Amino acid sequence: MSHSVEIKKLDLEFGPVKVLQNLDLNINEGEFLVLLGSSGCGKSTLLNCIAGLLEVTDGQIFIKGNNVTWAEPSERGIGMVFQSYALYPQMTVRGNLSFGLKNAKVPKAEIDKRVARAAEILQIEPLLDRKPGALSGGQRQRVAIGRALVRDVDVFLFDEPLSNLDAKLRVDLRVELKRLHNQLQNTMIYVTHDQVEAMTLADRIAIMKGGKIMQLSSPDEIYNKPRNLYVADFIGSPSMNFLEGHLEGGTFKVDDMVMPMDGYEFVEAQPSDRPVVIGIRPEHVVTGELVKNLPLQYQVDIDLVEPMGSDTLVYAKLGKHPFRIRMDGQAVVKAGQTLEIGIDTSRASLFDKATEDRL
Ligand SMILES: Nc1ncnc2c1ncn2[C@@H]1O[C@H](COP(=O)(O)OP(=O)(O)OP(=O)(O)O)[C@@H](O)[C@H]1O
Repeated sequence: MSHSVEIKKLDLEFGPVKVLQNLDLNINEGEFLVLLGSSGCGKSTLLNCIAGLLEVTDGQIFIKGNNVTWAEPSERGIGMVFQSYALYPQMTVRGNLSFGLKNAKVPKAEIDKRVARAAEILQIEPLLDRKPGALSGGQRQRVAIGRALVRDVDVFLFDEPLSNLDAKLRVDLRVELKRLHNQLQNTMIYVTHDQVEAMTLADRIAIMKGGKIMQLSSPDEIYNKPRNLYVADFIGSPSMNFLEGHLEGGTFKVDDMVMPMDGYEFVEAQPSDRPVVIGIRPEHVVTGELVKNLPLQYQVDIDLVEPMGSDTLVYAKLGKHPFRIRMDGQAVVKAGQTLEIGIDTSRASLFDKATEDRL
């Protein structure tokens, strides 16, 4: 598969602060790649380096095989969409969409054609003669996307484009963005700190921490096989339950509890005793009738119940350890009760306690 964007040994320093360190990343042609991480991890900095808005300290950036490390933003074949829309308030939507093309001396007939096509794709045709002040946030962001669309670029860069929108609009526009990508098949690089956006939009997610990529995988792989404790804790809401214990003779032991690890690849292949952390997602805890299908059952004491409609979150104690369980929305459980649970350990994750890497 050919690479659309290649980043090689990228360093970026702001004075003494190393924000990106020796970062390598290849983005495939037509891929939707999401850069995900908490505030300050360097994801916007990386996007700005690709866009040419920041000068890199060392390393190289290639777009479509061309070394663009020192190229102007306008020469890189990229279109960028920001959280803040960045529209010209005194111009109409049509004016905003055509401005860059006029500057680039594109013939008027061609501009009209591209504006009409972008407006049709984004369903903003009725808004073309309005000014941004007379648009909702979602409509403004569609115009901002349209401005990248008309430029007919190879790569779209998005920096938290949905963050200024209210919750419902965010979901609507997220679905539209996915549809847009399916239709256009352009390479898209998308920065967010929202794991739901990352999981739903991405072909692959790069999870960043401290200027480094902790894991670069499909959403499915990141969710089911997080490479280390950081990724495991970062993805999932509420996050995984972690219990520190020991792997002994193919079972996980914590306090006086034993969990057989049959079906867990690493344990079956090379069981070796060592201190470990087990991670169990709240949605992988088994309750109700199905508990009987598992070899061992455990009792938890329920502290608090959060009914969410579609499901119910139960905050409990397993022995002395806090333990979260996601149950059916119709589950009838109350604080103060005990609950019998089972744990399907083949779906759990084991991490080496010292290295924090997945086993
Ligand atoms: N112009 C600058 N000068 C000095 N340090 C900077 C500058 N811009 C960013 N930084 C620092 O670089 C680090 C990464 O910033 P960056 O904006 O890339 O993070 P981010 O992951 O996008 O976070 P956020 O979601 O908060 O924007 C931060 O520690 C930030 O303080």
